[in-house]
Amino acid sequence: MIGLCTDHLGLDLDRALGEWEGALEAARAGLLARKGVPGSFLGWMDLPEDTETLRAVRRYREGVDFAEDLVHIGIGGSSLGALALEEALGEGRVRVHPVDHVEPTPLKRLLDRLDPRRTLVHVVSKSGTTLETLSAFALFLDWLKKGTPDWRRHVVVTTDPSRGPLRRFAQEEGLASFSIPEEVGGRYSVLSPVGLLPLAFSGADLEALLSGARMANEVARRPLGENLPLKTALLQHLAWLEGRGITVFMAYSARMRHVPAWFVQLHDESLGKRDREGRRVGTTALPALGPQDQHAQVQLFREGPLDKLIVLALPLQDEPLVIPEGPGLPGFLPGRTFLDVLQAEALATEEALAQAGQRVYTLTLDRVDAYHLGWLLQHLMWQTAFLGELWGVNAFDQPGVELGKRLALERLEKDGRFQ
Ligand SMILES: O=P(O)(O)OC[C@H]1O[C@H](O)[C@H](O)[C@@H](O)[C@@H]1O
Repeated sequence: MIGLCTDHLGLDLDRALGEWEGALEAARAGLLARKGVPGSFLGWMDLPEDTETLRAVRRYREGVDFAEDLVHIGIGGSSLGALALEEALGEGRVRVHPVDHVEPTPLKRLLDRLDPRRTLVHVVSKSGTTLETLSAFALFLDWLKKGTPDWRRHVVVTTDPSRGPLRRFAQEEGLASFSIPEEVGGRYSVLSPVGLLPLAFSGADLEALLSGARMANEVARRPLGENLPLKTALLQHLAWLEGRGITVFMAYSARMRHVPAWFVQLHDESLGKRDREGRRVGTTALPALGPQDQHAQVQLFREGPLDKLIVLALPLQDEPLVIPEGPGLPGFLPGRTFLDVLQAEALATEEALAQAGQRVYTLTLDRVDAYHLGWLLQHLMWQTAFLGELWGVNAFDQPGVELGKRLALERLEKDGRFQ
């Protein structure tokens, strides 16, 4: 299960829940009242129930016998979730290579390294118009056409169900394709084929992933006292009210190393907005890793500004692995396990940061597996959606990213070079 540890939080959560019960219930009611309303972008709530799409993805996977490598071309919500789950859950049966950039050298190195006859290219774009994605796709398409007799078998498209240039291209060329449902926004799409398809090739337990996400859906509908996303949304909200403008997501798991980056997009792009009165709202999500950042950012967290809510994500169980007697090394904890070290460091960090005066709590996962990651990611989507209601913002659009795109295209239409 996913648990909440508030031993070092520094405030009485039960009392706060009582004080904020009305606002939290109103937030939940307001959100659910829009369920099913076109344009509400709440379709992410249904993805864990969509076993038909899961079956279609698996049928497609079973029909592809040539792939040793899968190039996943996409950016933002079309990449970050897939990358996070692939790092944590992928079994490497097919090597997955994310392309979420436009840097020439790594692109050329990847093209040189892969065999087009053994490569599947998964191009993902909800809009079908993203400059970085279409540029990289053109590059890999050209590579496939030159390197395989049947390039169409080596491309699979995930995009809007009916609209956009990528959907038209897939239809015109008769390509295999999947859909990001109309009512699912990019940063909420990880449990759609955006994430399911690469995971099907690398060998993750997709049923467990969706089962965990269904559990998050069930918890989100529970009464307040048992409602994890309403509780954590309240903790994020109270931190904002205290003037803590930074929310740190610190994963104590190497397999979860890309989950913080996925959370950063989810939180910042959903909540960094103008509210109904035009006020600028939002806290800044900061990615961190444990124990790595005990040797880096923790210095700032301990002695820098007390402007942070710090959330640790910690697995409770893992495979047994004992620290052996070191050959002549100073007393290196013989007999303790690596999990003992991981948990001691996480709990020590939580205590040290609380002593400094930061707000700190821990989300515990029984273990890092498909079920718990499905639960965690869906939980964080619920937390974000509830916060959008509390802060009076639309957590499902992203008008702020459009200007940069327009300016980039204007430059490229001129000469593009950095001046
Ligand atoms: O999936 P796409 O339409 O290619 O969009 C990819 C990303 O770029 C957009 O500009 C938004 O910032 C993101 O929310 C989105 O995930």
